[in-house]
Amino acid sequence: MTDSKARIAILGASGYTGAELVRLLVRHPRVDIVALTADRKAGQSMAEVFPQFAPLSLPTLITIDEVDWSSVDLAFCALPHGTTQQVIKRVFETAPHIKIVDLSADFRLTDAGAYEQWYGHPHQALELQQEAVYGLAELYRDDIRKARLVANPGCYTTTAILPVVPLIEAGAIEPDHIVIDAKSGVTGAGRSAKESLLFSEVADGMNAYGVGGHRHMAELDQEFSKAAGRTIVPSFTPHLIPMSRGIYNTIYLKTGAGVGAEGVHRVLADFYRGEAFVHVLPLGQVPHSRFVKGSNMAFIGVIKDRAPDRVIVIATTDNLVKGASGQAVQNMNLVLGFPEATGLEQIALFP
Ligand SMILES: NC(=O)C1=CN([C@@H]2O[C@H](COP(=O)(O)OP(=O)(O)OC[C@H]3O[C@@H](n4cnc5c(N)ncnc54)[C@H](OP(=O)(O)O)[C@@H]3O)[C@@H](O)[C@H]2O)C=CC1
Ligand SMILES: CC(=O)N[C@@H](CCC(=O)OP(=O)(O)O)C(=O)O
Repeated sequence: MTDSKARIAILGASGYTGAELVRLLVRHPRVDIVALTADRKAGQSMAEVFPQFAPLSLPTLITIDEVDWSSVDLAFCALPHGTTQQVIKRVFETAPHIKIVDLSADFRLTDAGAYEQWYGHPHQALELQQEAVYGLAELYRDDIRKARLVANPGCYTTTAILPVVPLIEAGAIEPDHIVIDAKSGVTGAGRSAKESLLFSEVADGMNAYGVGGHRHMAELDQEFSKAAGRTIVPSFTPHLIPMSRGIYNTIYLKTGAGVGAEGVHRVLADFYRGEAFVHVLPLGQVPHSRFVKGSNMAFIGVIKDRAPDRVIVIATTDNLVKGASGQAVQNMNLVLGFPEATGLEQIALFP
């Protein structure tokens, strides 16, 4: 990219991750937002949909068909999965020069059969599925730099892959004994009204869902198996809890012989030394979801279990930032050749 600013479109700007992209990008020094799209809310101003943006001058929400692609360098796609693959296929046909960072699940799985199994229909853009690069910068930075289509990982999976993959690769844990007890805030489900997301049903209670079969398992299987060089099938149970933002994964692991919590901590501290967005706490320290709320950070704690061959690793992110839009901006920075942390320096909102 030259000194001129990159021109950015956000597809799905009237949703939660779209709004979070706007929040981050309006203060990014190297980009201009030139197009914002919506579906039901097309025609409205951003201030009508999200009054917090009223002081800013932003483009009006339009439909995807109304976007002038000749004036766009990079598009973020913050649309529902299933819809996204058709939209991106069409965009590339119209405007092959565009780079895309996709926040949906549509291009994360490299195996067409796995996609069909977990999402219930054949993929509509198989060539693009093969081309897409999995957008976890801490693991795939060099590939992301060269990509035209980046598949941003899911929020639960980001918060599980960051702590677990380096441990599998180092041989520090037994990969057949991975148990992920995951909690999500309500914004993880998007802004569309659903009965199960009413205050009266979410506040003052909690529930597990997708038990034994949540679609993010496919992403975990893919990345853990790749790290281990053989098929790995972790246990993963997500829970919806009464907070607005945040993923909180408590992960139970069995360590390799003689490794222990100290060894696990050493592997993670070494792996993430120098990384801007992953912080490994001192051994024994427990993270709080508020340590990351509003920031692009993942915090990881390593805690001894009572048995010497077991360890508890706790990882937390903000689902809308490192779990979605912040990570997407991190990927945009790599794709466009900007310093990776540009526009992502916010510290968490605490308390
Ligand atoms: N929320 C989260 O924490 C995370 C979400 N993701 C993924 O990111 C994507 C966006 O999620 P999120 O922001 O939460 O979702 P929301 O439901 O909040 O927003 C969806 C957006 O897509 C638009 N839209 C819906 N259907 C269509 C359609 N058929 N054609 C064009 N536009 C459409 C909506 O427009 P309108 O408002 O006008 O209807 C809205 O702008 C999803 O794929 C989600 O799975 C990934 C990681 C974390
Ligand atoms: C609380 C809640 O409902 N969360 C969503 C996950 C959100 C997400 O990460 O969706 P992607 O697959 O697009 O990444 C769910 O469990 O389906």
